[in-house]
Amino acid sequence: MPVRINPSILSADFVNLEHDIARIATADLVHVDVMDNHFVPNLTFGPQMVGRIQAVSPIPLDVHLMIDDPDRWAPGYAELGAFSVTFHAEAAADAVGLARKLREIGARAGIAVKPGTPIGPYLELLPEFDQVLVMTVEPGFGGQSFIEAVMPKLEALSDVVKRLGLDVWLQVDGGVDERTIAIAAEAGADTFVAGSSVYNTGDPTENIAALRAAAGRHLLG
Ligand SMILES: O=C(CO)[C@@H](O)[C@H](O)COP(=O)(O)O
Ligand SMILES: [Fe+2]
Repeated sequence: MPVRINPSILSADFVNLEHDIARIATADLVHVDVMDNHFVPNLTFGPQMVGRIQAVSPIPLDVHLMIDDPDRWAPGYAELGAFSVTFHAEAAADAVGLARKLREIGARAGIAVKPGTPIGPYLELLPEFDQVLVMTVEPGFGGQSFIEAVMPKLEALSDVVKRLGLDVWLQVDGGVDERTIAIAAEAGADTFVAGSSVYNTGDPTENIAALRAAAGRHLLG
């Protein structure tokens, strides 16, 4: 099973983004956290910034929208050329309709759930999505601790994906490091977002390789 490592540029230097994106060229995708100060108590990038990031990035963008009213705003990020656009289940009025629109534009459609949001209602909708993002911290900030208590949600998702033979990526985001990535992989995740553990210590290329190896060791064993 492939392992995807998507570093989060929330932990990059915002005035040297192009440089910091070049430092993660061995990653699979660049994870771009869009926050609106309403859905979460933090503010990051909007469409103009994401358009510029798209223009300079050597690897495709995995856009994570932590915003109110994604039904209105998410299609614009797909139109910018983002590889995947993930919106929050808690904020969407019509999650399936929005996912269909994103796919129509040409982006992979993702749905995200906060740690306290049950996954049950979304299991039967899985064929409508290309990826599911299970938050392993409360959305809004990098550098928080991985919440292991959400692993049963990944196990439930992984069971349905396998049973129905779906090609839906299962992503975790928040507190992912060399230790916790193995826990998430064991629970069924295949796509891993990591901010602090890629950018905040040592060399990003080595950190990405170490994360890939730690997840892969589990998946092989
Ligand atoms: O969506 C978010 C935070 O809300 C993430 O993508 C963070 O950027 C992950 O950062 P670390 O927990 O890996 O430092
Ligand atoms: Fe994120």
